[in-house]
Amino acid sequence: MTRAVLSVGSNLGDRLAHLRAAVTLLTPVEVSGVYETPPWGDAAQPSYLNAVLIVDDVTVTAREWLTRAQACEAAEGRVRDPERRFGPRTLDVDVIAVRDDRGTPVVDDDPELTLPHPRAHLRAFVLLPWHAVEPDAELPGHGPIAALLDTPAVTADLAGVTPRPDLSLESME
Ligand SMILES: Nc1ncnc2c1ncn2[C@@H]1O[C@H](COP(=O)(O)OP(=O)(O)OP(=O)(O)O)[C@@H](O)[C@H]1O
Ligand SMILES: Nc1nc2c(c(=O)[nH]1)N=C(CO)CN2
Repeated sequence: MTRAVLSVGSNLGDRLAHLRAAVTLLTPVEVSGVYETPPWGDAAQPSYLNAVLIVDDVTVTAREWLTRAQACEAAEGRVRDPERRFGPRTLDVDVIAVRDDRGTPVVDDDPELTLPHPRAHLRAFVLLPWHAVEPDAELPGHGPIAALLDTPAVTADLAGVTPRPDLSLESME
């Protein structure tokens, strides 16, 4: 496997520090800007900071990207609340899409790692940052992300997704 699109989000504690920790641990080849986003799926929680990371490593399988994503969440003290599926968290790292070394999308309905991510096509907080770094990208099975940004479920949320140019995940060393 080579290239994966990862979504990072945080709405507890020092949100920017949690996202920066993910960048340090995952060493992405591309990093989007940071966006302030309203909570999706469970409204009674603080707003999130979200971004998208592109990671690229020929030695890493899709499953290993998930393991690395979950290691980042654990390192930042994420605690899962079984009562709140989409509840608040210090750090969320989701594997959105993976392509193998020939550019073929990985498609899998395994509940442990479903690819592409089953809710990515509905999430403005994923699609807008992704579009900023890869405007021609496609979400396997759903088509160009530019077109997904025009679908009713996503456009309804776009107005609330605000760029935060005052916050950056790049050039931290
Ligand atoms: N593409 C994926 N990326 C991340 N986790 C996934 C993926 N597909 C399946 N999972 C599984 O989903 C489980 C729950 O993950 P998590 O608690 O991070 O979900 P969530 O972030 O609350 O919600 P969502 O999956 O809608 O973003 C994980 O244990 C993981 O094995
Ligand atoms: N705005 C926003 N909302 C969410 C997020 C997130 O990263 N950003 N993550 C969730 C669980 O995956 C649930 N809801």
